[in-house]
Amino acid sequence: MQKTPPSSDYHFHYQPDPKAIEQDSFRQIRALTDLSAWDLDQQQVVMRIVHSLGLPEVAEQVRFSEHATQAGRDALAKHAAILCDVEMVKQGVTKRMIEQEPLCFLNHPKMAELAKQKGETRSMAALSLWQDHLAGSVVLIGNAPTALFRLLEMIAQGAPKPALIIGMPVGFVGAAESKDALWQAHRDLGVECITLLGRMGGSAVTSASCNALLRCNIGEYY
Ligand SMILES: C/C1=C2N=C(/C=C3N=C(/C(C)=C4\N[C@@](C)([C@@H]5N=C1[C@](C)(CCC(=O)O)[C@H]5CC(=O)O)[C@@](C)(CC(=O)O)[C@@H]4CCC(=O)O)[C@@](C)(CC(=O)O)[C@@H]\3CCC(=O)O)C(C)(C)[C@@H]/2CCC(=O)O
Repeated sequence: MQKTPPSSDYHFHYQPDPKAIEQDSFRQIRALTDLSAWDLDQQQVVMRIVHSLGLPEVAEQVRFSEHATQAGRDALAKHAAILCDVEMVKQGVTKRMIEQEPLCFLNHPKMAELAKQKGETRSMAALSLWQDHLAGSVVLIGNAPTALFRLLEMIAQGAPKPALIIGMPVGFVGAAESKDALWQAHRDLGVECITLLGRMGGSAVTSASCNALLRCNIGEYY
């Protein structure tokens, strides 16, 4: 029979102060990450990505189009629509720094049926409701490669351009390919983007990248 340990064994020394935790995190990230290739705002985004993944080496995989951070900051300052592929990304955007709820149509009542009829993922079907919101928006795609591919197809077919696409889907099927396509499209289609090449990505890094730009806008730099 397993013996219950005395409660005195369960007394740990850890940092309970949220500000101190964050400051120590960013001190360690600066010490462990080569940020020399990036300007001040880009560094904030890269550090938030490293922070969310706990992986300094990931910095090498980050790509910014030439005016990405400024375009994102300007759009966010004007309270542009924030369009998200999945609810997890939407939930990750820091609400105290935005004035209107980000948009995600994945759970729209018609979406499951529409996706079934078309034989496609709900994530990509949801983009049928993005058209009216796209112009000047900030797009966050952190999970679904099919949503990123569909977005690029829509823009190539003449849909309005977002101010910035933060495209960081994660996984093994289509994730790396969709981000390569985004990186190519920033030149071909003239879109501003931030991406993380390869398989890594996810909802948390994507919303964290947006949060980094929101923080730059209110002067919160690490
Ligand atoms: C292929 C998909 C992958 N999903 C991954 C990882 C995670 N997904 C989570 C959850 C809860 C959701 N994923 C969906 C978006 C769902 N995932 C897919 C799809 C099948 C297709 C997307 C695509 O290829 O473009 C997609 C379903 C769809 O029809 O679009 C989700 C909608 C599924 C659902 O609940 O119906 C749902 C999104 C919920 C939301 O709105 O937030 C995970 C939390 C999985 C889990 O529960 O363990 C996780 C989160 C990762 C993250 O950081 O975002 C992968 C790995 C990206 C995978 C890609 C392909 C692969 O390599 O297997």
